[in-house]
Amino acid sequence: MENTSYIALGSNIGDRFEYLCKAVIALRDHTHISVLATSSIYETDPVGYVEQACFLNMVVKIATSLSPFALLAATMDIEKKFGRKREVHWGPRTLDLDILLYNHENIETEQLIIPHPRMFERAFVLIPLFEIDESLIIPSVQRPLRSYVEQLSDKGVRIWKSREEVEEQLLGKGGI
Ligand SMILES: Nc1ncnc2c1ncn2[C@@H]1O[C@H](COP(=O)(O)OP(=O)(O)OP(=O)(O)O)[C@@H](O)[C@H]1O
Ligand SMILES: Nc1nc2c(c(=O)[nH]1)N=C(CO)CN2
Repeated sequence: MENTSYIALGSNIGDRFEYLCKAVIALRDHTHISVLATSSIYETDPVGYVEQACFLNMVVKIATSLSPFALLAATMDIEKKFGRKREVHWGPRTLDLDILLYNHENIETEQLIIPHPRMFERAFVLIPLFEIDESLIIPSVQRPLRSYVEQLSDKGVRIWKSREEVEEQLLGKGGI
């Protein structure tokens, strides 16, 4: 599992916590993925299309032997498996998985863009990412993640479940 990647997860329909748990467990149980760390779970005000319920958001750090495109296929399978519906652009969803970073690669294809092009303006992504890795350098611009986070407002991003509880429940660190 020679590659490192960060994946952002979000849900704002139904049992949001259960969707996130199922997705992290599916990543954890994938033969070619191991989950190295999780952030806290945050409850976040909707961004973009605002006439929708609050999201639960989190970020996970993984090691993987999958290529970026195979990883995208795996994340899309997980979204599909848990009944994701996409009706409104940036609208409500049971489960959304976005690949934020993959090693230091810059990828720009129709199917896949890495770093994820909208991550830099999204506090609901950058705050949990920073929690996992405070010294991360964004490869495309060689700029520290810290400098993006310092410019952000954390308004609308509230801790909903602590990192310790999440790791205990989902990675079995002292838990199940
Ligand atoms: N880094 C990436 N991670 C996940 N999907 C990506 C990425 N780059 C491009 N895509 C493409 O985006 C499509 C998914 O778009 P989707 O409808 O989920 O967007 P969204 O979640 O509504 O909005 P956003 O991408 O702003 O979070 C996928 O089909 C995939 O091919
Ligand atoms: N708070 C929040 N807002 C969003 C989110 C999300 O995950 N959290 N996802 C979106 C499209 O991917 C659009 N808006």
